[in-house]
Amino acid sequence: MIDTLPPGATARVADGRASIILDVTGLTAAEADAREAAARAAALASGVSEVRVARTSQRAQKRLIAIASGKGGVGKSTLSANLAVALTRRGRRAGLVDADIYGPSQPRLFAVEDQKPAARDSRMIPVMTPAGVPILSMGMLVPQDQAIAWRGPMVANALGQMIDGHWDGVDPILLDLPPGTGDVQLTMVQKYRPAGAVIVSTPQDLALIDARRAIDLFNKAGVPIVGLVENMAGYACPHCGEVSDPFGSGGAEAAARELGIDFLGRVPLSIAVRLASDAGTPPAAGNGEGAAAFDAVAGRLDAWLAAHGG
Ligand SMILES: Nc1ncnc2c1ncn2[C@@H]1O[C@H](COP(=O)(O)OP(=O)(O)OP(=O)(O)O)[C@@H](O)[C@H]1O
Repeated sequence: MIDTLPPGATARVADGRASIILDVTGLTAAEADAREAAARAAALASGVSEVRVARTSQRAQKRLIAIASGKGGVGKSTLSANLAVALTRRGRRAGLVDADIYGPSQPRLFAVEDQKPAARDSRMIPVMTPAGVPILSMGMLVPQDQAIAWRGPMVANALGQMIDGHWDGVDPILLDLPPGTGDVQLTMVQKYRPAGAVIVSTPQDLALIDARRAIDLFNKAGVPIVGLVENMAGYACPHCGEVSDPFGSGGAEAAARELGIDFLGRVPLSIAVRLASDAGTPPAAGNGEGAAAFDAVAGRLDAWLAAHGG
């Protein structure tokens, strides 16, 4: 019995020998080496005389990037949609799965509310949006007012169907998770093992405490954190464009530093962003307000993806 194995490792001990299987999905070479070293050390500390480690990676299949927040209403769906658009503009074939059972808003954000996915070989074909991002959403599978009453197994089943859809050549698939850090989120994360997670927060201290919970959830599941995005960070005046900071600035950046995770950027609170989102035209698809901020965050995510498998 080995007590302190790192995340992603499972071990079998027989005749004083430990055989460890190590899942290195989404890790850099250095991170995978560090995990292997930790697994070896844990095995040796338990008293075995020999350790064998075999690495596995599910990366060949699909690369999911979870977009998560500790609480609702911080702009997780808005960020997911605009990151997918900005990554597409940068030349990646990004897609999006909307797993937000409490408020599946992606069909509205992408102006495809009246569309239902077709199926081929009993698998769903993602709906192509005018912004060029293929999406599947809980909102396409069930009337919005019913989704919240779904039981856990129904949610897991629907999510599995969306992730198993025809995503041929799409990479990465952003996963817009339901807000919060409860069992639903933990089950989704454990079952579908995203390659990385982006945490969204607003500048208020309270929201950052929630963001810490979201970070804990991914740490527990052994999913690497890509970094923290601060949304509604400062108010962009619709008249002069000047950004003021009613909640102060730099809080999220300092919190990220303290937590040892990267800071991916700030997106200001802007009426233009809300109006464009409500109209189903993601601001990242244009050149107006908000586009540059979303693109800057997408650039950092793009670099992370490049460093973690291309
Ligand atoms: N940077 C921003 N500037 C202005 N409005 C924004 C910004 N980000 C999000 N919003 C608006 O805030 C509201 C909540 O955003 P959104 O639905 O993306 O949040 P969420 O975290 O996904 O919420 P939920 O808890 O419903 O999942 C929406 O009306 C959205 O248009």
